[in-house]
Amino acid sequence: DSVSTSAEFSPELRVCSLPHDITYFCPFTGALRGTVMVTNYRLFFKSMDREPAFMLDMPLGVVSRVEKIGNASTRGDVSYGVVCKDMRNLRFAHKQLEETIKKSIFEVLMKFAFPVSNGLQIFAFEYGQVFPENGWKVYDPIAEYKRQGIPNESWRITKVNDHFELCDTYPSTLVVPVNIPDEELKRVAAFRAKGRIPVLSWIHPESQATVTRCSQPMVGVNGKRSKEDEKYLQAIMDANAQSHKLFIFDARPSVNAAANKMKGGGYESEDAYQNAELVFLDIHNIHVMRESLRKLKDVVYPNIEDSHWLSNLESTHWLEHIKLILAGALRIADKVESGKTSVVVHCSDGWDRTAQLTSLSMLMLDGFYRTIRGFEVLLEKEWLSFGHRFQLRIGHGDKNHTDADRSPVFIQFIDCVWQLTRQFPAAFEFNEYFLVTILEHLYSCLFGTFLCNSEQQRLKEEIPKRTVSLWSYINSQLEEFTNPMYVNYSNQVLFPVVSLRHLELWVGYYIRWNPRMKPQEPIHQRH
Ligand SMILES: CCCC(=O)OC[C@@H](COP(=O)(O)O[C@@H]1[C@H](O)[C@H](OP(=O)(O)O)[C@@H](O)[C@H](O)[C@H]1O)OC(=O)CCC
Repeated sequence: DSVSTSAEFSPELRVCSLPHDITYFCPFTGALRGTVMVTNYRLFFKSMDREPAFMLDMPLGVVSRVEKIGNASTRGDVSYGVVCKDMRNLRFAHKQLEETIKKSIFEVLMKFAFPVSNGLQIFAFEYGQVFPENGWKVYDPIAEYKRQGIPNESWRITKVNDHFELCDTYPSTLVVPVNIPDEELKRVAAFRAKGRIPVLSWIHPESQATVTRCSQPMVGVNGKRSKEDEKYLQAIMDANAQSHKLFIFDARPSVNAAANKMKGGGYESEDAYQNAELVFLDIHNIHVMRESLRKLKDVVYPNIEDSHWLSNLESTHWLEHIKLILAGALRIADKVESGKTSVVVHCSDGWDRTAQLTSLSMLMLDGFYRTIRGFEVLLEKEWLSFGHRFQLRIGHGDKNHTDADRSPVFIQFIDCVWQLTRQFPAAFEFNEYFLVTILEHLYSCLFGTFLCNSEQQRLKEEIPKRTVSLWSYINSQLEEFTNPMYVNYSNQVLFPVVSLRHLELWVGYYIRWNPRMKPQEPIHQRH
């Protein structure tokens, strides 16, 4: 089900095809002899002595690291472990061939799986397939704010970041309270980490309550204050005639929020922000999440030990983190919808947990984002334009798999979306295959959508001009990604049940490589 990069469109170059027989140790069907072909985009294995032939077609972008296992002495076999970013580990071996062939597989894999580390182009810059629609046109910030009824008497679109002078990790188009002039925005930016000031993500069409997002205030150990920042939050509250309260949702555990004071960060003190109520949502940082997914991988791949399944799953804490993120987003959605109260969402930097919370609460609040195109707009806006650092968190084409800035924050968000689709099967226009395809191409480096760390960087590297958008491919065959049960209740607000008992491990993603496990059979119902 990989995207066919038919030759006439993309110069997918065959860089190494080994007619000699290679053994692929499939963890489920055992050792398979076959042939391997490596191109500058993918690794392709086809078994020789089985009908139907077993095939493996894997984008090299998925490779996290390649390691040699064993050495020439053991019966002349040399085998490799290909550890992948998407929960797979592949094992290959081949007979002791003349030195050149042996070296060539390993070297070719290392070279084309990590183009950035080898001074080569990421494959997205070579892929030129033309689709009926240009996916780079799916998201236009002005059109999206217009759809939300912005600008209006309380909110304006400022040009202060047109050339990324205010904040180079933010989009150029920002929505701010109408009565705060640009000069004052600069003073607020001096008080927010990395200049990421509170700006509008979403406004309620009836109550005008808003979801705004930002980074942590630079309070520090001495309890610094900023009258401009305090006035700014007051202006956000005043923009909502319905309520004289403002809720600040700090995604972090209060311990971490306090620890950040040592690095000049921290959180809003209630005596400085009198009309605001501060709530901590206890979501852990990128390092805890990276470790949690690593443990989950150990538990699900290659074998699932039935007898200790539930305790093993529990020990990863993965579903506990999913629950905390969904519970946080639910509190935000409920405060805006039921409480008609405006909320400010932040964490430390405001590009990982904040993006998860704003986008999940917007999915609950606004049915537009539950359509295929609306979801594409949501990712382009709350994740890509607001500077979630995809290049750093995924490490596209980079061999440094131990980089502590790598973390599965976006995978976690898509998992939360999957949980919502399970609880509201008719509420989303897209299906599970749509979500799995997004994660497939998060890693594949075939499209330009998830490259770079910010809008400014994407424009500087001319990504929209030099690469194909994932949405070009998706929108060229929408029926494959459409949920047949979808009913367009776009004005419905979703209030999910977020207790752990109602959450499920996303078997269709984390265990999709285990043919014995049929995705529709939820793991916890196994007998
Ligand atoms: C001890 C000296 C003080 C100190 O190092 O503060 C640094 C903090 C790091 O802050 P944390 O919030 O724990 O961790 C940060 C968040 O995960 C942030 O994402 P987000 O956008 O979701 O905020 C990432 O971008 C940062 O790279 C990461 O460092 O570390 C902690 O607070 C851990 C303490 C248990």
